Amino acid sequence: MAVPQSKEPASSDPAAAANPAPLVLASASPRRLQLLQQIGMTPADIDPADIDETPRKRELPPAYAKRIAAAKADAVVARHGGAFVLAADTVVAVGRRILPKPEDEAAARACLTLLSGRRHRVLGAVVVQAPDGRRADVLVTTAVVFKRLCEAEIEDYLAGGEWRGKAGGYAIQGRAAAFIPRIIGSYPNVVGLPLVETRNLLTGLGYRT
Ligand SMILES: Cc1cn([C@H]2C[C@H](O)[C@@H](COP(=O)(O)OP(=O)(O)OP(=O)(O)O)O2)c(=O)[nH]c1=O
Repeated sequence: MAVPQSKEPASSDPAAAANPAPLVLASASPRRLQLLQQIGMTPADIDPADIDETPRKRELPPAYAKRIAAAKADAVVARHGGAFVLAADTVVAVGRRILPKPEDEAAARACLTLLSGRRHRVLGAVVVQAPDGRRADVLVTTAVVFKRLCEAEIEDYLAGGEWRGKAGGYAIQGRAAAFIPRIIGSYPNVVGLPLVETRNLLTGLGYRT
């Protein structure tokens, strides 16, 4: 899927400026595209990875997040020689437990009931592969505090449908913001991409807009 570009290349190297290596976002998440656009790193192309995201038995959240982000990158790099490929995974974890992206209201209700009145972690794993095959990755953790939710608040939230497609069954960028008195760490990491670290990965590997 081609993405409209809003900026001309701004490299000081004339060769690179004429033909900078493009960025491919290996993600179907509209949030990740918006976050990259927000920092002026709009991808030239979007090519979501379709992989099995089932956690392994006893797999811990950090290892899981890193493994899935790497698998998403692996699935897409072969189709984009000469490009930077960026893949990511967002995991909601309570202790050693990995919360699902709920498939139905019952699963989302179970997530919200577990998150109610406690602190959890959102782990964002990001992988970038450069055109020359070099790879860099990062794992960023944000602590998120949920207020205690009453049954009516949970049912109301479920009826709004914002839980669909979201790790842990909520979206901090939507109505669930009213459930979260504070976070410790990166906000965009919770939404889908830690922006400071993502930009560092890309520029560190030589990506230029
Ligand atoms: C916790 C939380 C997650 N999310 C989203 C970010 C991710 O899109 C999603 C987690 O699932 P991911 O598997 O990380 O991403 P995805 O399935 O949406 O897209 P792809 O695998 O193609 O990259 O949950 C929010 O939008 N807000 C939140 O507050």
